[in-house]
Amino acid sequence: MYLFVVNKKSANGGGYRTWKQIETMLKHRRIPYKLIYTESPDQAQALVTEMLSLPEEWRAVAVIGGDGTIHSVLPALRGQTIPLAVIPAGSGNDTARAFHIPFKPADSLDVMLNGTARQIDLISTSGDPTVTALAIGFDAEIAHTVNNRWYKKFCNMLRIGSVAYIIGLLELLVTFKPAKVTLSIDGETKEYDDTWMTAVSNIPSYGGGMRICPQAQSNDGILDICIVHRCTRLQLFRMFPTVLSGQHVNLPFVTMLRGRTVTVQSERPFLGIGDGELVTTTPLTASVDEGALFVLCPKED
Ligand SMILES: Nc1ncnc2c1ncn2[C@@H]1O[C@H](COP(=O)(O)OP(=O)(O)OP(=O)(O)O)[C@@H](O)[C@H]1O
Repeated sequence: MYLFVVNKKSANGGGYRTWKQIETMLKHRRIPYKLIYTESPDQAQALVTEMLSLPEEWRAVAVIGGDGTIHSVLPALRGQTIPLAVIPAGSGNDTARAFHIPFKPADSLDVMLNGTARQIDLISTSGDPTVTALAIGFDAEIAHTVNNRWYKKFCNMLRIGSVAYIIGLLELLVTFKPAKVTLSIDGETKEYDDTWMTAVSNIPSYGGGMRICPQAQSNDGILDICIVHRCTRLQLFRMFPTVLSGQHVNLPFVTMLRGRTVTVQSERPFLGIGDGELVTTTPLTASVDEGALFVLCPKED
């Protein structure tokens, strides 16, 4: 039996349209499934936990939505052998990108049915699991601001979702103030003046393909950290296109670090966003939760 979790709202209604295509295929192929439409992350967590406690042989929990919807089921799947299947229907879809899950519904359904379950790490922040990356500071403020702005819906409607982030970036470039950040990584403490952002990653990309920690691997028991500090607003603006290819790691104001546990403190509170969702504010501690999740991936991977 497969459990489908559908967020109709993801990608401006894209979640619902994807589900309708998947539903037809499931019926045609007589694949047994149960369906839950979820309205909020809390409801999703509670319903999935309840469903998985039923005496049923669950083959996978399939999420139809984006990274935020996946985030909402992680507490229920963490430490379980029931794998996560991803049918991408978000605007960013970095989880699908990391595990080479195709974006076409028929192909991602095929991965759910015939793929291999791979064991991967999660990032744990005060017990809250994240699968992609934790954005702290400037990048987190962009995500949070854009999520609450009218122009996000408008841009999504026109299928130019990334334009909303460019507007958000410009807005925050004017208003955001960098601050001193103290990082403690596996017990070693370092200070960074004028820090704009600290990204703690489990996979290479976040924000819809921004390769913030290009070396990150989800099964190495290590978190990859990218710190952007002591640069001008213009340098920061010019850095963003280079993040798409991961070339920013060579810039003098970008520091890359690795570790299993990182504590982030900042002069003033910075937002911490995991999988695009508001998780916490600084001070925070993020640690690797090794092998905590199984994900269905294409066989050849
Ligand atoms: N299980 C859920 N059911 C309903 N709404 C949810 C659920 N999980 C998260 N949400 C809310 O729906 C919003 C959109 O979901 P999601 O993040 O999956 O799609 P997206 O923003 O289009 O894609 P992406 O995160 O890949 O950019 C989230 O920001 C969150 O507020």
